[in-house]
Amino acid sequence: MSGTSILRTKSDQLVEAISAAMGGGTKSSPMSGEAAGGGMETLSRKSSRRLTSASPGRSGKNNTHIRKSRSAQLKFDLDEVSSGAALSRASSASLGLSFSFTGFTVPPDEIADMKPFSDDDITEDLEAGTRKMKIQTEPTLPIYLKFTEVCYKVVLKGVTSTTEKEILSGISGSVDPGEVLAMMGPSGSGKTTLLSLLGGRIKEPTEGAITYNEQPYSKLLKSRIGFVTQDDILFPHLTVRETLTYAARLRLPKKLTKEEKEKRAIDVIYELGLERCQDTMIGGSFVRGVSGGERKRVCIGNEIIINPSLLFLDEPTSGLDSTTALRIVEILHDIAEAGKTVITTIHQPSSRLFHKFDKLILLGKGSLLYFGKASEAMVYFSAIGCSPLISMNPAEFLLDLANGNLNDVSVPSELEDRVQIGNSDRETRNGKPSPAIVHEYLVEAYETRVAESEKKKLMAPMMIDEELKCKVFNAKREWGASWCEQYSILFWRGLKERRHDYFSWLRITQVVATAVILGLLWWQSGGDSLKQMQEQGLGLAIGATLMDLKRATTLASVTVMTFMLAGGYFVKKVPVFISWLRTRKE
Ligand SMILES: Nc1ncnc2c1ncn2[C@@H]1O[C@H](COP(=O)(O)OP(=O)(O)OP(=O)(O)O)[C@@H](O)[C@H]1O
Repeated sequence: MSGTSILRTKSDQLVEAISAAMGGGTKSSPMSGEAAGGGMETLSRKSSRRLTSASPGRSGKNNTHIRKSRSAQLKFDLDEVSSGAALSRASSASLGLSFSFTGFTVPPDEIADMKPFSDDDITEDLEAGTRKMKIQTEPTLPIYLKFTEVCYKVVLKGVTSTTEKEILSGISGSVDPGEVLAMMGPSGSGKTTLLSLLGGRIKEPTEGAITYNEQPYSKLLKSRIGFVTQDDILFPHLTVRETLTYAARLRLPKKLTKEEKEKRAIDVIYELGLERCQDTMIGGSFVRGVSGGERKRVCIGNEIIINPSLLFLDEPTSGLDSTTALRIVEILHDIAEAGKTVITTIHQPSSRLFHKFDKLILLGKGSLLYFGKASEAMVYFSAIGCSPLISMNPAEFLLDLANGNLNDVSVPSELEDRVQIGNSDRETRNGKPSPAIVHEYLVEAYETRVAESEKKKLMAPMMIDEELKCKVFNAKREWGASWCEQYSILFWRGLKERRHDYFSWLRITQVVATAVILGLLWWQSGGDSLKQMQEQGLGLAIGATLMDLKRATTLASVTVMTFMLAGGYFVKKVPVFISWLRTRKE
């Protein structure tokens, strides 16, 4: 039995079954057109969409858990294949038919195709949450993202010399509206750099081109891009609802009223299934708040609130358990279904999660090892002689390959020959090809077998209408609040964030107690004699120390104390100085 067949999961077999039904084969070039694997992905997503839209009406209960069996899914998918209803999400998006995320307004011609959903089909719990609300958003401009031969270098300045470091070399690929592209690779392989380049966060690639509807990046695109960074920046003391409301008030167009913006924030809360924790604080190092998954969803909400055409996410699932990670990826799919182009980096997805991506980029040391349909990645690697020898999560297998690790993986005959001829330390490690050699082989294999044909495809002009191309730059999107409004929103947000600090009982008690003590120190104290004035100066010093009691040990406190004591001394000396001046005058 070959490695590939050992590895094959049930869903893989389904992909192939449907491929056969469609007359396509997974053995075709991984980069070729709309192959069956991709079809399966599209279809299964459509099924889930149906389930989502069917569930509220079906039960009408609050905690409706959406469950579905693989068999039910297959039933739907095969029905769709035979009825030819598998419209690509991208095309529907480009027609502006997708108006919602999970809600997704079903095009009229698909309504007839919908079948009642039977409870017998429910076997697998896919969601523990209650995403049920359909929200309507304005249709977004579909953006086709293409990047060819992208290289990125940085200059490292040393004390005596400057060197160039190549971070990315010759990366090409594309992603359409309605698709989710995942970037995988070992740590340091250049995923974040590529994501930042595509998202316009790094000015320009050193070489190569990145186009959005065949146009280069411009500032006007900023308002159409959402970017969820790896390290989320949220205010720990704001609640989920406050966070999203402030984001809506700051970022949504001026023409919307305050109420409309607030409604949009609430819609996003329901859309992302955050309703149960909407009044919970975000939390941080010292404050307990929402869970990791909820936190990630708030970050996504912060970006989708502006209804972006392109959504970039840097490792949205890191640190989450596989079920929560799956839920996040499902949300990304829902977002893509609404006509958005979604690009995400991912570290170590579970196999269920891996099969959810439409396209995949595998990077190794800044080079492209694979770009194409995620469902065809295994077929490609087995074609170049790398197949897992034991049952393995495809993502784990691909990461092992990208790291140059061939443990439990068949060694391609070409590589074996090379090692036997060379047999130097550089080429072997424990009798196996060394990681450097494996990396070289994979880069070469991609370049010789796929890169050229793929590049040709990317170079060919896209069949998108001129209006869509121009819209990227002509139709300027209105930015959020005016300068004054921004100031006021940020002021109130800052106040809310620090309210626990300002109005804590400790702080209030401290201030009141200090005021009382200071009052007592000066109570009935006159300023007639030198002694009384000295006492006042000393009182001032003690008062200042008390005021700064919380940080009594800090340098600031010591400085304040010193100044106050010096002040006391000065107060004591002033009358002496004045009398000295008088005597001089006389
Ligand atoms: N401005 C820079 N100057 C120097 N080196 C850089 C710079 N930016 C990135 N690098 C290097 O480029 C490589 C790729 O970095 P990048 O953050 O893109 O990797 P990554 O695949 O996202 O890693 P991780 O998965 O750990 O986040 C790393 O070795 C990093 O140190």
